[in-house]
This record gives sequence, structure tokens and C-alpha cells, in this order.
Amino acid sequence: MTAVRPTAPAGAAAQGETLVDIDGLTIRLGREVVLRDVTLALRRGEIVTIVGPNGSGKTTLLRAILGAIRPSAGTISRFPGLRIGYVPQKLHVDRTLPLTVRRFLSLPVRVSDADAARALTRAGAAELSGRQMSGLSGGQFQRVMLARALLVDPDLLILDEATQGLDQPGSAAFYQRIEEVRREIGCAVVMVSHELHVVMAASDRVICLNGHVCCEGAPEHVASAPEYRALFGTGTQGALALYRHEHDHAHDHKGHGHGHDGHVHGHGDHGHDHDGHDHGSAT
Ligand SMILES: Nc1ncnc2c1ncn2[C@@H]1O[C@H](COP(=O)(O)OP(=O)(O)OP(=O)(O)O)[C@@H](O)[C@H]1O
Repeated sequence: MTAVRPTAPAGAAAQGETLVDIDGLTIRLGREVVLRDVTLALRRGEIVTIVGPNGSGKTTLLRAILGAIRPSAGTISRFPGLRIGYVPQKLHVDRTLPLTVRRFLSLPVRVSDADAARALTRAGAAELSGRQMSGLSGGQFQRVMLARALLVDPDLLILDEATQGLDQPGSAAFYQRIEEVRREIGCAVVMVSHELHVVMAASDRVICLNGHVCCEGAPEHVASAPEYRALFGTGTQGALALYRHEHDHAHDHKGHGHGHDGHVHGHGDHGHDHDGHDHGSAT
């Protein structure tokens, strides 16, 4: 029997408190067992990345956390009143429709100017409010999508391959923004990404999924785990090491100036401006 049960009395969750507790989760879709006996917890303030091959159940897991899919077995317990912000894998906005960013944020639920401005600022997109959705670059569009997810003041931010289509510096800038959001509002973040070498380095914890949890832990731990290497080979480990190595150099990040305790979210000396990505804080 499935259950979604409260884990604690309503109220402000403390830093590190469990927001989502998944125990023995099994999900069948049609005849297929997509997830089998998945047990994991998401805690306030942490950034967790889910990696895994195509079809390994990553989106299904996110949808189960969102409550869009019911467990076939096992439980998903959410902190009472948990607010979830979701950045989907794809959102098609009719590019022929005249629609400003500000108006987009009021669809389908109208939000106040103050709330829209606050969310845009947090997403590093304050200057985009009056822009047409159709004229945004990929990176700008994703920041607007992030702003939309932030409107609910989330305890948990869920991102499903949110940087698809962005170049590597653009992705790294986006994940840097996610870290800043996490620091500002103290939410937990769970995200799926195929850009392992970028996103793993920006994560506190990595969960390697292949229908079940193959391995999990700190990025370095997972990257060197035999289960992970069996799925992804050793290439990512090398890329991760290279990325950290690059970042260890004292290069000037033009106004970045963020004190990040060893996490990687910069983008090296790529030497090109990729169309309005905001690498620093716009606030
Ligand atoms: N509604 C559905 N009905 C039946 N099977 C489904 C449904 N949705 C997903 N699946 C199957 O579940 C499996 C996992 O899909 P899921 O989208 O969760 O994988 P994923 O790891 O997110 O993949 P990708 O990396 O390609 O996005 C796949 O085999 C998929 O075909």
C-alpha cells in the first residue's frame, strides 16, 4: 500500500532537517518496474544530483517526489506544508505569442509585482522583466524558468535537466546561480543532469540511479565507485578532476568573487561571451 505521510509537525524546518524521506520506493509504469526499492532522504540546504543512463528512472523519481506519480510500493514522506519549486525538462512556450517575462510569471496564477521582482532578482534575471519571452537566449530563458519555480518560495527546488541546450559555461553559470539561491533561501535542491563533470562538482551528494540506487555519496566517491564506472566508464572521473584542477587556479572571474568552499561552479577561461548569461550576481 502506498502512503504519503507527514514526518513532523508543521513549522519551520531547521537546516539539515529531512524534507523528503523515500523508503523502499518501487514504481511500475505499465509492465515495467521503473524504480525498484529506492531509499533516500533529501535534507534542507543540500544539493543532490541524480545521474544515470537514459531510461534509468531519473524523471520518474522526480515526478514521484513531486507527487505526480504514486508509488507502487514503499513510501514517500514529505515535510508537512513542503513547498516545491519545479523547473521541468522542457517547457514549450509559443514563440509567436507576444508575452513579456513579467506576464509569463503571472501564468497561470497571478503574482504581485513585488513577488515577481523578488523571484527574478533571486534568479539573476531582474533585468529581463520587460523582455519578450520569444527574444530570450537559452540561458536567459532558464533563469526565467528558475524565477518561476522560486515564486512559491520553495523548501525544495527540483530541476530536471534544466540546462539542456546550454553550452558548458552557460550550464556552469546556471548551477552557480542555483548554489547562490540555495545559500540565500536555504532550500534543498535535487537535480538531474547529464553534464556530469559540471554538475557533480557543484553537488554535495550524488545519487547514481539505474532503476535502483547503484551508489551515492560525495561526488568524488561516486565518480570512483565501481558501480558508477560500470555505467559511465572512467571518462567523467577524469573530466571532474580536470574541472576541479582548472578551478583551483587563481584566475580572475570578472566580478564573481563568491566564497565557495571548494565547490566548482565556475567555467574557466573560456574566453567568450555566451549571449547574456549572467555569471555573477545580478543582485
Ligand atoms: N508513462 C509511462 N508509461 C510507461 N513507461 C514509462 C512512462 N514514463 C516513463 N516510462 C519508462 O520508464 C523508464 C524510465 O523513464 P524516465 O523518463 O524516468 O528515465 P530517465 O532516467 O529520466 O531517462 P532520460 O535520461 O532519457 O530522460 C523508461 O523505460 C520509460 O520508457
